[in-house]
Amino acid sequence: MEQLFLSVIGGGAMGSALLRRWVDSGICPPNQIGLREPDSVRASALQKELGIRLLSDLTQAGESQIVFLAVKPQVFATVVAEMGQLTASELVISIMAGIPLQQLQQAFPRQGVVRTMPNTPALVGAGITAISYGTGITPTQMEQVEKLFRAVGEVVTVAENQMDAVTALSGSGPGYVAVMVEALIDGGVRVGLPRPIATQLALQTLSGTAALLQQEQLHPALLKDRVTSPGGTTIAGIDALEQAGVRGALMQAVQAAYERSCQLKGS
Ligand SMILES: NC(=O)C1=CN([C@@H]2O[C@H](COP(=O)(O)OP(=O)(O)OC[C@H]3O[C@@H](n4cnc5c(N)ncnc54)[C@H](OP(=O)(O)O)[C@@H]3O)[C@@H](O)[C@H]2O)C=CC1
Ligand SMILES: O=C(O)[C@@H]1CCC=N1
Repeated sequence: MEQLFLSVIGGGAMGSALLRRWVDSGICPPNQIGLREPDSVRASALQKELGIRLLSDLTQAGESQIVFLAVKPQVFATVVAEMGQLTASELVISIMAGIPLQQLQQAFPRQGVVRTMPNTPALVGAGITAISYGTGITPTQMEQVEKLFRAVGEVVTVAENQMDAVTALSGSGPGYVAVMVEALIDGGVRVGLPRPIATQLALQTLSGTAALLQQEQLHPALLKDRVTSPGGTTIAGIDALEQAGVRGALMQAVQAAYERSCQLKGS
């Protein structure tokens, strides 16, 4: 068998999202991508949809140029044990929350290791991925890693000691935003809007506000000031948000996720 370019370990929510974008964007021919996914129904569906190859066991992963770890941190040790020595691989890329570069390097002493944190908007090419490189990664390998993640959105390089914070903000962030959107939709329904209209209004308000803040490089406080007419509706709404402690709740969400990411070390 011709050497695979990439072996993806774990075809769950994140692994399958990245695989879809890589195949759709033509970043690599699907027959050069292998997937190891124990759920045979999910694995076959992805094979059929994308034309990738299925790996029958984890030892086959070591024959590909790049091994991509998209399993839960809790099964990392089992996966390493099942994989054995990687015979031909040069690079291991992890998207696992909490698992440090040092632990990756210990598990894969002969490979270059890279710790990354993408997020779920990757599925529509609007993700953001933070990358921390282990020692000895060549410029060509860095280019390969960035190319993979640029295919699913923006890329930033961060020091590894910031990775748990990144995980808590942008990795988990889509979950917080989804909760906020759901609440806004329910709020619209509460004041009489049909749910489909409330959904359209909430989503476009969210993406429009994000686009405005980004394109105009506007400080969020200035945008808030622009929307609040004296004695008007917005300041009445913001007063309710402040009384409910929404700012503190969001900061605490990031803090709690950060602490959880730190706890996952050594999984
Ligand atoms: N979801 C997200 O938004 C993000 C997740 N991540 C990280 O991505 C990783 C995966 O998360 P997510 O996709 O949400 O999780 P999922 O549970 O959806 O996917 C993990 C997949 O790995 C499979 N798996 C379990 N054991 C093995 C094994 N021994 N060999 C191969 N595959 C195996 C699971 O199969 P089965 O279900 O049958 O056990 C499952 O399909 C995590 O480490 C997480 O921290 C990073 C950024 C964002
Ligand atoms: O919830 C989690 O643990 C993963 C990591 C970031 C997003 N999802």
